Amino acid sequence: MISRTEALTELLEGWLPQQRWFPAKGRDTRLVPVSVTPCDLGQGLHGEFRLFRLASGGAVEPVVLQVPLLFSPHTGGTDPAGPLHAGFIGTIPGDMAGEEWDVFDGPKRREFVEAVLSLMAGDGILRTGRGSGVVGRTAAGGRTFLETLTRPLSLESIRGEQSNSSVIANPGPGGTILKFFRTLFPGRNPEVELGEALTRLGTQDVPSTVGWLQAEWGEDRGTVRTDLAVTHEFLPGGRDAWAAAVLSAAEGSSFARQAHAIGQGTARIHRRLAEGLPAASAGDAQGVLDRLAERIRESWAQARAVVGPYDVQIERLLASLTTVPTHPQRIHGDLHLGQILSVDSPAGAGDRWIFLDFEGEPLRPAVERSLPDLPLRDVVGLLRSFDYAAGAAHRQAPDAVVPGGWVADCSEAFLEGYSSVVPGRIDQRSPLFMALWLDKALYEVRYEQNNRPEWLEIPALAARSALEELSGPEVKGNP
Ligand SMILES: Nc1ncnc2c1ncn2[C@@H]1O[C@H](COP(=O)(O)OP(=O)(O)O)[C@@H](O)[C@H]1O
Ligand SMILES: O=P(O)(O)O[C@H]1O[C@H](CO)[C@@H](O[C@H]2O[C@H](CO)[C@@H](O)[C@H](O)[C@H]2O)[C@H](O)[C@H]1O
Repeated sequence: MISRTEALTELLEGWLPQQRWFPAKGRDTRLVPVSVTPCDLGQGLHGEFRLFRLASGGAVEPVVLQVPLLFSPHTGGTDPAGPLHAGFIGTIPGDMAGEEWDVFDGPKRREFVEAVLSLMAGDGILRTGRGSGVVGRTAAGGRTFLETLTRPLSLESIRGEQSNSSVIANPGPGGTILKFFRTLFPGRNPEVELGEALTRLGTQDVPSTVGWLQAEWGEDRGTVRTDLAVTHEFLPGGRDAWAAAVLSAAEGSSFARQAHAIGQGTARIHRRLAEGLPAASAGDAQGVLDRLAERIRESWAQARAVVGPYDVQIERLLASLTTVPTHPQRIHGDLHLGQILSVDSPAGAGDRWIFLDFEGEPLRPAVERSLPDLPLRDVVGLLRSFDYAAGAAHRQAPDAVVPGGWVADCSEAFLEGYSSVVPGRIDQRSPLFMALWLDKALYEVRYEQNNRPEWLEIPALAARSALEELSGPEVKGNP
């Protein structure tokens, strides 16, 4: 007879590859346990925060997967796909003869979510005695917020393609949205670190961070700590800026007013992050430039076959990147229209634009996502997104005639909005701007190659146009 642990591992090895967020789709991987932190959920239910590494071909990979689980004594007979069984994974034998447990995905179960939020609210600690454990924390004002949540919670899962597992507890005003990070890396998750800082600084451009959960476990090189989950205030009725922009492009209506407000919000966030987090050093600035050049080379090796023979232009652009940029700071890092919602402002004063998901680009190495970078990278991210929205409008509605100046109008309005908060001219012909633009477009080519090949032509076309512009005698403009 196989043990409970063996049965669970076998069950999860079948279930995990079917999950959207599983990072090793299509590869033959095995689970290697990292730590298990149990959690009593009351009413005969048992919770576990399980962390695993993936091994393939004999090698253990650095990334750690979070698999929060709820165990309930097997009752049998009812339909596991029914609403009472949300998140059902399977049934395994217990350690005692005749005992059986139903296993569930923790983020889908009310009792598990309640336990996580209580851990956060009480700055709670769960320890295993083997140097691993889970610790709850609250941000400014978070404890009161969590204590006033109406219980029992009512849960609603987030629909759509997500790279993490988010669940809304009490959808509506006063509710919270809890995100479990699925792939973990040592150190702070930028989403938690930056969200906590922005909340402390009182910015209205992001939902307040309420609390978070950290894990720690022992390794040969010492104790590793990382963030497991974060909860934010839930802002109901959010309208996706990406969907609104694509619709506006397809209808031929102006999106300039919205782009202006998004520019102002972007600039306010940059100003807060510059004020509220440690300043970067001169070494950081050189590092930013080095990493930018390195990334363009790396992406080019993969994107060249799709974009075209522009090696000379790439080398020319890299050679022109000589001026070390001033003032690197923490930024969003993966800013695009899909990360922005508009919600009604409390005083009925029109739209309030909120910026989400400060985790950085999923294809970027985790250590790089927490380094200072250039605010101009976020600016470029949004300018690329207006271009993407026009491309998507053509794709979604082949008869749509997107007005010729639509992208330029959005870009101009966005830059005006940005500079009304952070004064200064952004020179779109400078080598630095062009390098960041190309870096983003090449990143997008790689992203679409991996995820949505049918969208590939949108960034490929943008990269080609930028490289064509570089075919002239020299790259002009100021850095
Ligand atoms: N605080 C919030 N209030 C309302 N909706 C939110 C909030 N945070 C996230 N969402 C919704 O959840 C979606 C996924 O959130 P996101 O942080 O981007 O998750 P992921 O990291 O999994 O991509 C968003 O696109 C948005 O629709
Ligand atoms: O939202 P994520 O952090 O997962 O970002 C990744 O996926 C995005 C696609 O969902 C991708 O964004 C690209 O497509 C968007 C439209 O779907 C568009 O708004 C962006 O401008 C474009 O870059 C993003 O690059 C990637 O990191």
